[in-house]
Amino acid sequence: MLLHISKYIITRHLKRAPNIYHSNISFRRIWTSCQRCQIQPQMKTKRHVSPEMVGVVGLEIHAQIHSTTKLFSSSQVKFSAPPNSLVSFFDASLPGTLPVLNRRCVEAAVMTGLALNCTINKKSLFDRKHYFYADMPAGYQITQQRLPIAVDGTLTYSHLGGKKRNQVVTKTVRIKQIQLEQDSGKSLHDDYRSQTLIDLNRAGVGLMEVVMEPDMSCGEEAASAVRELQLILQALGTCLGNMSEGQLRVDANVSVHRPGEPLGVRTEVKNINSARYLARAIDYEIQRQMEIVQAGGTVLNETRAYDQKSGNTVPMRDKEGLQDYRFMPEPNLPPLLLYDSENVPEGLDPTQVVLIDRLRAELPELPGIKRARLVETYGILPEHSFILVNEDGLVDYFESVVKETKAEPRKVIGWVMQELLGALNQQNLRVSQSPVSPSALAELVNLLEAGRISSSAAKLIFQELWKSPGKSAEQIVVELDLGLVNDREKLLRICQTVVDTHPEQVRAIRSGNKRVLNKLIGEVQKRTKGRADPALVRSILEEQTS
Ligand SMILES: Nc1ncnc2c1ncn2[C@@H]1O[C@H](COP(=O)(O)OP(=O)(O)OP(=O)(O)O)[C@@H](O)[C@H]1O
Ligand SMILES: [Mg+2]
Ligand SMILES: [Mg+2]
Repeated sequence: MLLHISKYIITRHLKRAPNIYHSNISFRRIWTSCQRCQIQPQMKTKRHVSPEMVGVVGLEIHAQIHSTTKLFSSSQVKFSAPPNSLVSFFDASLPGTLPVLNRRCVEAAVMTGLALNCTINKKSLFDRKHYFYADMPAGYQITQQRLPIAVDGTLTYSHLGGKKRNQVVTKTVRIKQIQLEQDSGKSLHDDYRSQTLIDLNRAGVGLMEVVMEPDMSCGEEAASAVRELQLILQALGTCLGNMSEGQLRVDANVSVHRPGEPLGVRTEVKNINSARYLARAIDYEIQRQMEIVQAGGTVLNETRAYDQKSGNTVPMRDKEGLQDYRFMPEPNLPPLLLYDSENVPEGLDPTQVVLIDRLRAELPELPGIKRARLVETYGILPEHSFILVNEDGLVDYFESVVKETKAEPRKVIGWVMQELLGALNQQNLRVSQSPVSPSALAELVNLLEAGRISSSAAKLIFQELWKSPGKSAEQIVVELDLGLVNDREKLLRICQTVVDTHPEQVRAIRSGNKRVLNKLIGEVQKRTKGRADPALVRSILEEQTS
């Protein structure tokens, strides 16, 4: 049932913190200014700070549950639908309406909890958390404060470290809990007319709030943990994880202290919508707090926002004074009970309950397991397995090429990492948009493997395939006459010319400097546009210079 509300509900003079979900920035890889996590991140102006202090970071991540309907109503969930077109009486908090729990949201939270090694609470409770915002018409949010659906988990994540930043460093952050809760609506501020417009389409959409323990110490670690969580959620299908569309929003709690001393006062940087900004906001905040403590000041327990333009965090509102959520049990929802197949109480229809063991059995291959499998099965480097899993569709692409070729997977990975990813990144394309299909690349690798083309010709053919996707590698070899020259007579003649025109090099080779032979091989390749059979050329030149 939809409410016919005017396009927007308008609230005058209601000011909230700036909504910062609207950036289009999505990320593919995470790069931050922080080189080593234990080193203080650099700000634009370098000032002296105490070397012993460290940053402490704990994240709260709101993941929108991928479901066709909302957490407690049957309104549709859709990004960018016309304002207030997906609003039921319950979502608009009309008196007398009651919540009906969406089974899909419960299953998604259980799957996410299992994937994050959590204990699933067989009984969890819903609570009301009160605060006054124009985009939350009930005046409270239904959440799980006392007894959340999942607790005590871990997330293992990795990032590249070491001097050359090519070593995989693996860390673990503890998950305190995962709670089910409602999303709020959206307030859109029109400063010109001094109006706030309310869109309730998002009001009541199911969220999983993943609360992490303060186990991280810098922006890069936090960004890597979020990226890993994003991959896990996407693999599970419990959240689409698109940060620029607000499907994954991160609050970063940051403090500083000297190791061994109690944790410092935290600030909370709210609603960060990209991993890159998250890393920058945290590094900025750590530096800011260190400077305050260093100067003898105290850090205020406040909520801050990240300003993308300046790269700074700015105060939003004072947390201590203003927030009293007046939590109370949600009277309209009974405890949420979950079961394992063997202990469904008699008289209860097993199809009407959520079974934890069933969901556990259905979990897909998670990113960590996938990476280990790729390294084990194909003998590729761990860092390559990270890149494969990070790029959507790249594992499937790689495995399809491997299946269709006789070449070693290690050779295939070279093509995927260098040629394919290089070309995709240059044109900012996704794997699914690659003009070169896995079978086209496999055919090319097979020609190289069979010794029918040289490696430099193969690179040229790849570029041609990229430009004309309809063509096959074979076709390009014929059209551009790129086949390997292994006509002995022809190569004998070319080699002889090269030997005759390079007397000095020939003398060097004859006096024992065998490496100079490579120079002559290069000369032959120049004259054959890189098409000469390298093994044959080498043996002819060896004979001619002996
Ligand atoms: N001293 C600290 N420094 C950094 N992070 C901290 C510190 N103390 C707690 N945290 C982190 O702060 C977060 C607290 O989240 P939690 O949801 O429990 O409370 P909250 O922030 O008060 O509530 P809300 O959900 O309303 O934001 C956790 O992620 C935790 O790891
Ligand atoms: Mg929280
Ligand atoms: Mg918080």
